[in-house]
This record gives sequence, structure tokens and C-alpha cells, in this order.
Amino acid sequence: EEYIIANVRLETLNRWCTKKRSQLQNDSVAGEGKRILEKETKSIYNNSELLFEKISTGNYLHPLYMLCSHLQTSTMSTSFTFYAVGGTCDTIHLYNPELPQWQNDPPPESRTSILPSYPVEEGGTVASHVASTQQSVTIDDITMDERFPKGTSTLESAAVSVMCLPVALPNGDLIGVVEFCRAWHNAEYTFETLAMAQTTLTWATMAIDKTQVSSGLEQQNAMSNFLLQVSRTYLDDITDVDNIIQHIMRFAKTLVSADRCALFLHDKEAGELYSNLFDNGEVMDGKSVFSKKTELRFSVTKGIAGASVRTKQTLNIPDAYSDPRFNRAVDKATGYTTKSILCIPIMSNDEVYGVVEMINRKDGGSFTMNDQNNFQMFAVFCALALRYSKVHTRLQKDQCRHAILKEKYFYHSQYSKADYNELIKAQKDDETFVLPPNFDRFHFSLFHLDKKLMSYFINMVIELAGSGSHLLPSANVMTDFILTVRENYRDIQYHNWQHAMTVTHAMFCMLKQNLEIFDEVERYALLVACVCHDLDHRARSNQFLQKTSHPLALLYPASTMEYHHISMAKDILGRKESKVFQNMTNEEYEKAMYVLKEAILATDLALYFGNRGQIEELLTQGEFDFDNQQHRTSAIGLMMTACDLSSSAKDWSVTRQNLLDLHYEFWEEGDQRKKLGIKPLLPMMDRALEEDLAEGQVGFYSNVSIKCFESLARVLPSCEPLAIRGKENLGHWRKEAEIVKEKKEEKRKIAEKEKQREERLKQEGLGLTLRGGMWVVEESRPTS
Ligand SMILES: Nc1nc2c(ncn2[C@@H]2O[C@@H]3COP(=O)(O)O[C@H]3[C@H]2O)c(=O)[nH]1
Repeated sequence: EEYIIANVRLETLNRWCTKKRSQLQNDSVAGEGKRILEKETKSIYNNSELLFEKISTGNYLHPLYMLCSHLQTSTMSTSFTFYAVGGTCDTIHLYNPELPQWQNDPPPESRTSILPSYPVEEGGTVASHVASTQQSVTIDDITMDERFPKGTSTLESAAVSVMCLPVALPNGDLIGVVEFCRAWHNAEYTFETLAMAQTTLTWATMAIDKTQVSSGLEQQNAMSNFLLQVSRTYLDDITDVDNIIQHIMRFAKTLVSADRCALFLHDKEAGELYSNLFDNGEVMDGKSVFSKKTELRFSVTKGIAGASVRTKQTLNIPDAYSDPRFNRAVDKATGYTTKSILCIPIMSNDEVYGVVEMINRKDGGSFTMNDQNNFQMFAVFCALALRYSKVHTRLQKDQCRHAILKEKYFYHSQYSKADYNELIKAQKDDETFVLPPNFDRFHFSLFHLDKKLMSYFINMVIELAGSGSHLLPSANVMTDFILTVRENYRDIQYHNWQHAMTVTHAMFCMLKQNLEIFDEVERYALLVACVCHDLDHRARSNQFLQKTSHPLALLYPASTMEYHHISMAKDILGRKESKVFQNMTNEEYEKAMYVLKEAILATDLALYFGNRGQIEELLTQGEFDFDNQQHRTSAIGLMMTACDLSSSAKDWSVTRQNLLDLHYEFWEEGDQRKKLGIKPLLPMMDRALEEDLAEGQVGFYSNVSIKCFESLARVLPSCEPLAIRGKENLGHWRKEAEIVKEKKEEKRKIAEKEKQREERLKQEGLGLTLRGGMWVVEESRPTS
């Protein structure tokens, strides 16, 4: 005492006394606090069920708020403020579920003052500083503390001592900040008080975390089941996309505890967003009902939705009214007040279809990271559904367009009534209807028979199917069919109606002599296949169509024209007026269509080489068997190629004329290839090489036609005449080629002579003469 009185200054002693008194007071505050805490704990226990239920639905802010309210009492604070962390963690905002404004939607203007948000930063307000550093602070006198020039930023003007703590989950994620204040006449916060508050909050956040993990698992489970159900029920039948999206949105809404939701679609051309599904809060049978408010349209430059479309980013907005991007017009139009927004762009292939917005988390807080992650998964499903719907709508429209075009097409390719009557009459008039003599010989020429060929077709069918066959349709149907087929051949030089009938005739000859091998259905189907095999040919090769990316080639990348012929044939056979297979049983029909398809496809010469190779191998090994379906189909393929090439086995004049017609088409394609720069320009397509035509034919006959005929004769010996006649014509081509060669040689010699003569004249012009095989100076002329 003596020492103190002698050595310590009065001011120091006064300071010590103040400190001592303050400590004593604090101790009693802490003791009182403990007693209150016990009471408060009981009250927490009583509310625990409700609190855990809230936590498990993701709403942990409310229980935390209540806990802080208890802590306010136990820490002898005059007030407290709770801040929730914004979804993107760069803002904190006031959270107070007890304010009357929180229960009833306040007018938008007043909301900013109720729910201000602050950027998370150091050196700003105390709370934003704590959010930024995640360290708690105690401040003896906030009015004097230079570290926090913006103070507490709450409405508590009497605050002097402040204790501010971060509220974080065990993984370190900050979820809130709490600020306790004591008025000027109270003592400062001690370390013990801070420790008690901190420990309580730590235990609380641990409990929240654990509860959330287990409820998260349940949620995941529910979500997986839901997604499975959506995929099963809806994606299988994608006709009602609105229903799928509504279903998805309803689930997502519950998942993130949103009060409302909306889907805005992106009108790329107009640069606008329009509401597709809008949630007015209407509920029917316990389910949210969404309406289509397409009149709600705004520019993509506006609103959180617009920002999300432009940036292709998810936006989690804790307080819409304090975000300058927020478009207040929608609230004005609907009378609803938006607080928090979770907005996700719906994208596929980097294209933004629109955005889904979840509006107002039901607890009044902002959407959490967990909500965001869950919601994002739904965005993928929405995108899938929208994409499917787009494709589906386009497909449906295209199908309608196709049906209309087909109808239009058949209307315009309608044959004349006179032709129809004439053909019907011909069928009754036996004389003109009868097949001419030698008709069943391969070399029979169909040149210049045109309309008569239709009668012949019907006659061939009757003859091969048998006149009383149950397969045959009425005369009307048969007449309509063959007239429609003829109308669907273009007026081109080679691949025309005449060619189709030449091929059909060759098939008739083959079948007539092999009635025991092919049954009624096959015979009928093969004649139909032949007459349809080049329907709507455009005088261009498959290669040309493929190289010019013709739509047909995009539709059928391989065997382009053949698939088109098949499709045309199916269209004609599908019309009720020309259903010539209508009397078949299902089994017979299936078989006829199979034969038809395989037969037409086999006329692609590119497939012939492989097919012939296979048959030759089977024949050589003695394994070829007509009872084997695969061998049978191959044989039919070979028959089709032989029929297609059968004009090489006609009388020479007919064969030659046919070939000129074919080359007329080849040269036209060659001209176009030259114009478009399509390579290679095949020699047979080059008009300039017309002279080499016969030589080309020698090659084609030797390597293709005759080999085909010979192989076929091994399978069906009655087809031998094709090979014989083909060889005869090969002889003619050889002769022509020989003549051309001789002419060429003659021409070459003449040209050589001409060249020499020109040379001579040139030298003579210089005053030189050829003497004894040497050029010498002509004596009579001056040498200069
Ligand atoms: N060079 C040549 N090609 C032929 C001859 N006969 C048919 N072709 C080709 O063989 C193809 C068979 O299928 P296409 O009728 O579509 O087109 C035919 C022609 O390209 C012929 O005598 N000479």
C-alpha cells in the first residue's frame, strides 16, 4: 500500500479501479447469463422438433436466428442482428423473420430498407468485416473504433460495445454473421462471454450440419427416384413437353423451398424473353398450377433472367430489389413481391433455350449453395425436355408437310381419265390385251410400244400369278397402279418408263421358265419391284447426288436412288386406289414387301459385285441352295442386275440405241460435273471422248454384263440366252471398237503427214529445199 501510494499516479489508480469494478460486474453478468441460458435451453428443447423440421428442409436460418435471440439474453446484450450470407457469398443481408413486414409482403419501395445487403469486405461495417475475415471481434466502443468507420450499420444507435461472430458450418462454409450490442451504460464484452457465444454457435452449426447431411441423403434419394420416374414416364413419350416441365418445376420448387417459379423462354430472333410457364401461386389437388402468360415479354437486356441468358450463368440473388439488374416490371404486372431469386439458364449445345427462376425462399432467406446444386441438375432435365420438344415439334411439322406434299404430288402426277378408260377397255378386249408372239424371249424388243406396255404389265402379272389367284386385285386397282407408276417416271432419255418395262419383261421371261422355283407371291412381288425399280429417276448417278449433297443423298447416304425408288414404290402401294397387294394375307404382304425392297436395292450396281462374288463361291463349292433364304435373296439380286442390264442382250440395233440413250444421260451429267468441278470425270461421261464409246462397252460387257449373265445361267440355266446374245453384241462392240481404232490410226497417219508438210512449208519459206534427205539452200534464191 505504501509502495502504491508512493509510486502510482492517481489517474492510473482510478483506471485500475474502473477496470476492477467492470470485471466484478461482468462476472455477475456471466453468472446471471448461465442461469438464463439454462432456462433458455429448456425453451430450445421444447421447440426442437419444429426447429429440426425446419433445418431438414434446408431452412437453418430461422433456428439460428432463434438461438441468437436466446444468446442475446444470456450475454446480457441490449440487441442483436443476424445477417445471412448471400448465395454467391459476396454479400450479407439482414435476416429478421420477426419483423411484421416479413410476414406480409411489404410494398417494394420499403423493402430495401428492411433487407439491406452489404458487400463482404474488410474495413466496412463490423459484420462485413467478420464475414470477410471469418474471425470474431469484440469492440469496447464502436463509436471510437477507427477499424470500423461504418459502425454496425444497424438501426441500433445506442450501441457502444459490440461482439460480432461468424456462423460457419464445420466445413468452413460461412452461413451467417451475428452481431450483439450493449448500450453505453453496460460493460464491455469479455473473452468469457465471447467464448460462451462462440461455443454455443459451434454446437448449433454442427447439429445443423449433421441434420442437413442426413436430410440431404433423403433428398438425394427422393431426387433419384423422381428423375427415374420422369425419364421413364415422360421421356419415352415426349408429346406433352409442357406437362414434363411443369412436373419437373413442381418438384424443383419443393426441393429448393421456393414460393413461386417461372420458366421464361428465349426468343432469339426478337432478343426477348417471354413467360412460358408462370406460377401465380394457384394450387389444385395439392399441386401448383402453372399458366401460360406469353404476354409477359421483355428484352434480354433486362432483369436477372436477361442477365442469366446473356452470361449463361446461374444467378443467386438474395435481395432482388437491391440488385440494379432486377426488372421490377414483372412484379408491377403481377402484384407479387420478389425477394430472393435463383435463376438458372436452360442450355443445350451452348444454346440458351430460356431460364427457370425459383422465387422467394419460403424461409424468407436466400437460396443456398445446396439449393443451387440441386436445381442445376433439374436445369439439365428441363433442357433435355425442351430440346426433345423442339425436335419433336419440328418432326411433327415435317411429317405434316411431307404428307401434304405427297398428296399434292400425287394430285399433280395424275394420269388422264381417257388413259384409264382405254386401259380398262383393253383388258376386256382380248385381242389387244393378248401378249404378242415371242414375248417370252429375252431379246423381244419393247421399243415404241409405250401405252401398250401397261396392258402387257397387267397381262404378265395375271399370267404369272394365275388368272384366278386370290392375290390379284380388281381391274380398277391394277389399272390405277400401273398408270400411276408410269406417271412417276420422268421424261428422260434412258431411266424412263420404257426402261422399267424392259427390266420387267426380262424378269417375266426368267420367272416364266422357272415357275417351280418362285412362288406366286414372289413372282408377283418381283414384277412389281421391276416396274417400280427406277421410279422418279433423275438421270443422275448416286455418286453425283452424293458429291453435290443432294437432299436425297443426305436422306440415303448409300444406294441413294435405290432407296428413293423403294420409298416411291411404297408410297404408290400405300394409296388405297393403287394397293395392288391388298388381297394378300399379312404374311404374304410382309414377304412381298421384303422381296420388293431387296430386289430394288440389288439394282445398285455397286452392290452387284459383292453379290455375284458370293454366289460364284457358293456355286463353286456346290453349296448354293434355293431353300436357303439368304441364297435365294442373293439369287433374286443377281436376277435383278441381269434384268437391269438386259438391254445388252437385245437385237444389235436395239442394244446400240439403248446404249446411246444411256450415254445421253451420262454426258449430261458429265457436262454438269465439268461445270461444278466434280471429280472424277469418268471417261464414259465425257462427251469429248464419244469416240471411245465402243471400246468402253467392250470393257463393260467383258467385266460386268456377260459375267452377270453367265453367273445367272449357272443358277438358272434357262437364262443362258442372255449370255449368248450378250456375247454376240460384245462382238459387235469389238468390231466397232476395231473400226474406231483403225480410223484413229488412219487419222493419226494423216495428222503425221500434215505435220511433216507444215514443217516442209516452213523450211521452204526460209529458202531451203529437201534434197537427198537433207535440207539445202535453194540456189536460185538469195541467201540472206
Ligand atoms: N457402260 C455401260 N453401263 C451400263 C450399261 N448398261 C447399264 N449400265 C449401267 O449399269 C447401271 C445399272 O443400274 P442403273 O440402271 O441405275 O444404271 C445403269 C448404268 O449405269 C451399258 O451397256 N454400258
